[in-house]
Amino acid sequence: MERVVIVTGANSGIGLALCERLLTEDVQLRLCLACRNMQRAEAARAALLTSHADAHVDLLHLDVGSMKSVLDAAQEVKTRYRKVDFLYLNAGIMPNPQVNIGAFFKGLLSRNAIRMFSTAEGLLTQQDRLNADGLQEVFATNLFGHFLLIRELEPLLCQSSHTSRVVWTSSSNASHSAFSMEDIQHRNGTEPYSSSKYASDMLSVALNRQKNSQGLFSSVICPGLVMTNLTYGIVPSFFWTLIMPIMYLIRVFTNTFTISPYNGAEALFWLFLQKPESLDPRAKYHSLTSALGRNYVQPQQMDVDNETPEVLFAKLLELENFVKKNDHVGYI
Ligand SMILES: NC(=O)C1=CN([C@@H]2O[C@H](COP(=O)(O)OP(=O)(O)OC[C@H]3O[C@@H](n4cnc5c(N)ncnc54)[C@H](OP(=O)(O)O)[C@@H]3O)[C@@H](O)[C@H]2O)C=CC1
Ligand SMILES: CC(C)CCC[C@@H](C)[C@H]1CC[C@H]2C3=C(CC[C@]12C)[C@@]1(C)CCC(=O)[C@@H](C)[C@@H]1CC3
Repeated sequence: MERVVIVTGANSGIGLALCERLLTEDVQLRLCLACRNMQRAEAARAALLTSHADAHVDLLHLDVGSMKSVLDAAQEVKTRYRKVDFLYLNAGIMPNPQVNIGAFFKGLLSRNAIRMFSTAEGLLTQQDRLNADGLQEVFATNLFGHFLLIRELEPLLCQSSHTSRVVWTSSSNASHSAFSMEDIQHRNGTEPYSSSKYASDMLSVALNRQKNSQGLFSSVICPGLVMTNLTYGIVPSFFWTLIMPIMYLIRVFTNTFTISPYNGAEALFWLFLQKPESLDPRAKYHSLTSALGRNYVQPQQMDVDNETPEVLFAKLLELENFVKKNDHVGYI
């Protein structure tokens, strides 16, 4: 039976590179590109079909930042497919990023320089805003929309007859200190991206605890630093081009500079090939590229305790109920 794979944010960057790699591995897949912009989705589909003419590539309209769109898309998935084998939760945003140049140069001269290059800890802030549902946009896009999607697709993901997988594209920028259980949407801080990625790490741990027995397995990856629209939003592409030789030099010291979307998708692709029972539910799987350009995957334990993931899960369920009850915009 053909495997059904859904990828959110599949029209560019790491998501699109993953799709390309999945079709190279198994052209029999039913691959569904879940995107908010159908013109970009069509272009991505056309590009994939150029190299894989016989592939089955479906398009699904999904804006993960809009709760109505998530509910409609989930309904559509339920009418199209009888099961979902892989759900890649890859769509993500980092709006209005600001680099703290002072902290960058200070960090450069410190013993933590390598760590700074792989996590950007203390370097980046963003300006978030409310979306039409009244939720913080970064939280809604990077985390909550995906949570709601999983919940709506549970009948297809949690089937005793077979195992299903969800895979989160998280980040090494996920940080415990940026997240607060009293402010899960990060309304009051300046690091909504770090907060949302840390929340996705915790949610994955909670999902494994609650759903493994129903055949659903969740994993988390970090693609490393990859040149995509997201990073071109931090500093412009000409600047990245200018410092590219330095980037390759830094790769000698940290293998987290994967740079190309193909390399960045390594851990996502690797997980596709693994048996879920062999995976560590508390690990983040990192895409890494050596100085000589060899790609590999390494697990790292996540900075997540035993109790907090369950608390977050309960809060997300509460918010889900609230959103569904108040289906008017701007009420939350
Ligand atoms: N690049 C990097 O260095 C790193 C990236 N990541 C993560 O990787 C993931 C992919 O990002 P990347 O490939 O780098 O960047 P891109 O901007 O190229 O890709 C992001 C994708 O998400 C889509 N997207 C954004 N918002 C929504 C939404 N509301 N609904 C549906 N789709 C949406 C974008 O669609 P559209 O084209 O319409 O904007 C795009 O297809 C993100 O989760 C990001 O946080 C993690 C660590 C490092
Ligand atoms: C302008 C300065 C002279 C040079 C600044 C360099 C920074 C822009 C980069 C250094 C480490 C980078 C980094 C990321 C973004 C760009 C840097 C801050 C990420 C936060 C991108 C998204 C992720 O999720 C992380 C894994 C990246 C970590 C490293």
